[in-house]
Amino acid sequence: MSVLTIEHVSKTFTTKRGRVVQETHALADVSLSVEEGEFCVIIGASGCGKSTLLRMIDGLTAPSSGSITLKGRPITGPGPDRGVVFQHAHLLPWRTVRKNVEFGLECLGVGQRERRERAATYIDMVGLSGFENHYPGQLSGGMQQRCGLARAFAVEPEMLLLDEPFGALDAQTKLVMQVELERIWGVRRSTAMLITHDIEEALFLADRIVVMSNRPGRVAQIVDVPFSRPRRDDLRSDPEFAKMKFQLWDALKAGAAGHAA
Ligand SMILES: Nc1ncnc2c1ncn2[C@@H]1O[C@H](COP(=O)(O)OP(=O)(O)OP(=O)(O)O)[C@@H](O)[C@H]1O
Repeated sequence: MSVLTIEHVSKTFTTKRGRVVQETHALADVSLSVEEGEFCVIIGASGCGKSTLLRMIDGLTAPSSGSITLKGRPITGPGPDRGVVFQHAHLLPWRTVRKNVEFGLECLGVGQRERRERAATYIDMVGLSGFENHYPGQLSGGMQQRCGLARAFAVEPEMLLLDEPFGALDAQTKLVMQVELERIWGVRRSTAMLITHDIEEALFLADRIVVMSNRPGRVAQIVDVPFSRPRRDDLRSDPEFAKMKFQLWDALKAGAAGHAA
């Protein structure tokens, strides 16, 4: 069953500087559906409209044309049915890890006892047990992203939206966090959409990869990822993984040249 349905979505931004009006066609005629429990990853060159697409699914900006529905409901704004993790964790610096994870639950009016229990479950799941009373400023970048993941997972949303969640981390921490995300996601298999520039990250995490063309972003190619789960680090040295990496690179280059592969 489709959780997310995107139909013929286009987005044009209009900016005015004095009398000069500039139009940027960010996305053109994007149609895509994401199935229940699927991990869908969007890759594409910088500026092809990946973040714009995710922001529309989050309800922060509206399509210029076309429609986006979540379980049949049109998206009209942000809501607790979507949990979002950004490149920077955006934790509240004056709240502890536990209080940050509880934040979304507080907004939903969940009672204190259940908040505590759920926060403890997800803090444990992301490997932050023992750091409940630390403040964000006392955490490493990777730990902050773990906390951001716990906060998003804790509201148990219908869909997880991940906007380059490891883009600001060093290369080594990024690899660790990809394995961790695959493990954490595997516990509940929430429907997820992640955007990234990183082909290897896409292959490691996705059930399906959507390759976008250059701006205006269109769906250039959709690739099914056959690797079984749970996935381990040594998948990266699998010859099939290497082969698919090159195929995706070719698809990205074709997209960059303006041809749908
Ligand atoms: N609020 C806005 N106003 C005007 N133009 C915008 C706005 N947001 C995005 N754009 C333009 O839309 C295009 C797509 O931007 P978007 O951030 O979605 O790309 P992206 O694929 O996520 O890029 P990156 O990978 O570099 O983050 C860009 O040309 C950008 O300048």
